[in-house]
Amino acid sequence: MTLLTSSIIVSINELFKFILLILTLYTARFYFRYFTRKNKVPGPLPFPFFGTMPYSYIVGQYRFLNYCYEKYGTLFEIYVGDDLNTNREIYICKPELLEKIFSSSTKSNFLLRRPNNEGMNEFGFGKSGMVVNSDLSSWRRNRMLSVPLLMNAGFLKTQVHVIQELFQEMENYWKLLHDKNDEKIILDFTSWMHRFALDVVITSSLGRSSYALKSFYNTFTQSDGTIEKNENTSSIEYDSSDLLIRQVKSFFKALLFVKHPSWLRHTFLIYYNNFYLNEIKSLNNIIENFIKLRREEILLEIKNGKNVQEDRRDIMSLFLLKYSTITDEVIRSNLIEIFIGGNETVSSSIGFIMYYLCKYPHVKNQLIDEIDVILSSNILREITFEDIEKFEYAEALIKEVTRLTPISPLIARSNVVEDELGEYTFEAGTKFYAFMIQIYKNPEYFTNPEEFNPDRFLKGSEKISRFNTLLQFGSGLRMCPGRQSAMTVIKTFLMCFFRKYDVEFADENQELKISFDVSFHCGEYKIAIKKR
Ligand code: HEM
Repeated sequence: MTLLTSSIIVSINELFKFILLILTLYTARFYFRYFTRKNKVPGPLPFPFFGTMPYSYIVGQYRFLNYCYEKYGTLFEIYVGDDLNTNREIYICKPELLEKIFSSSTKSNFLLRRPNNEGMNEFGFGKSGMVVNSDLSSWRRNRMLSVPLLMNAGFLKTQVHVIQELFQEMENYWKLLHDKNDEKIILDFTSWMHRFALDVVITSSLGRSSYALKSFYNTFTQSDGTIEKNENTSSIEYDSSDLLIRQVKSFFKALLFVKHPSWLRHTFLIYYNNFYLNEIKSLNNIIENFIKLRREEILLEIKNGKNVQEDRRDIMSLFLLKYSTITDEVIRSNLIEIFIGGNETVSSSIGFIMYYLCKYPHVKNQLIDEIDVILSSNILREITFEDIEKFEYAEALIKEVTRLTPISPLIARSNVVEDELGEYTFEAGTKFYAFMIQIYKNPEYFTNPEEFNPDRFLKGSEKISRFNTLLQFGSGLRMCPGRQSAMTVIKTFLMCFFRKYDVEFADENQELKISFDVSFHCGEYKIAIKKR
């Protein structure tokens, strides 16, 4: 061995020892800080650098959280990295402890959903729209602009009408895809619902179709002409619709992506970082162009003496008509969040509901009976908003399905200044999660919680008296602004469907497939429908 090689080996050895020493010191310092931290909330032991993330990677995030609840009880902590302040997450599974974080006081310290981070600013989320807006003054202004429009009776009535039209369109495609002599039509239900919800949300917010149903139908068409393409749409409209659909999905994914630290996004994840940035830029431009065009159209209509207040009931037009001085950028940021808020949430909700109805035919029959009573003499007449308001069993059904398979099993909050919760004091910027599904499954709050029983939510039934035991749409000042719209969409869909059709699983052993990121998503399953 030459002198040079042996000295290289010695230096590698030295370097290795040095790295080991640094790692040992770092680890010792990390555990010293961990064991001497001020508020020792119970939770699994974190690792240096990775916090408790390795456990989630091994067993899956949702299973890991359930395990923590079983082991550490109704208040526990985990770490999504090794910074003991910014990477700490507190999980709460006790309604009493939620009162403070869901307070409706404008002076509450818990008005943030997530503390601000570099990613949110880089993607332009941190100070716009509502969902992750951490600038409280612009969030407040956006809520004050959006909530009156989303709760507006005229808008909700228009939605009832829009859903009936879209349902009819979807029904026509179903018929075209099946032989007239088929007694039963087999459908890939969740895929259809995804497209349906997208058409609903784009039509209701932009006043124009996204052709999501139509382009989905066209994927089934055959070159031999046995199933004909629906050609009533130009290819330019199709292309822009496909682009819009893709970009809305990318926007939703980017909201989750920004939680990655800046160094990771700009190195290993640089491809995704740039892809999402471009998608968002392009989506922003498309929506701002729509707004400009609509502004011009409305001005022209007013000039021609048209009653625009009556004719235009989509959210974009309502923004332009009601608030003439706000900028296109503000309208755009709110509109995009309405697509995001109302798309996957609604399609998965309907997916879960239909699953339970196929599984529990006596509940389905009770729902059908209520529809028959409400529509009484003419089952096929136009459904009105007043019909939807009377649909009480559907309301109980939606709540019970939410209790067992909530779209939002976790609801997030963060504090702007240091504050106390239970016996602990938490630094500003701590992340809290109401782990709602554990409350929903707890016999202390719901009798026989494992039982599927919508009747528990009917007036005069079981007392669900405690505060914060069912938070389908969240609570407090950040509560979902689209809740009335969502209930109107789901109830109108159920009425449109069950006044005409009966349903069962295509495969009687069908399991419910659920995936989880921050929400629960309904997996694919097939149903068989036939005329009632
Ligand atoms: C079944 C359907 C839906 C469910 C289960 C749902 C659920 C939720 C939940 C749990 C939150 C968090 C509330 C909180 O932190 O307290 C939320 C927020 C939000 N939702 Fe929904 N939602 C649905 C439909 C919609 C629709 C249709 C829209 C729009 C039209 C919408 C727009 C939003 C927005 C913008 C926020 C953020 C509000 C803020 O931070 O101030 N959601 N939703």
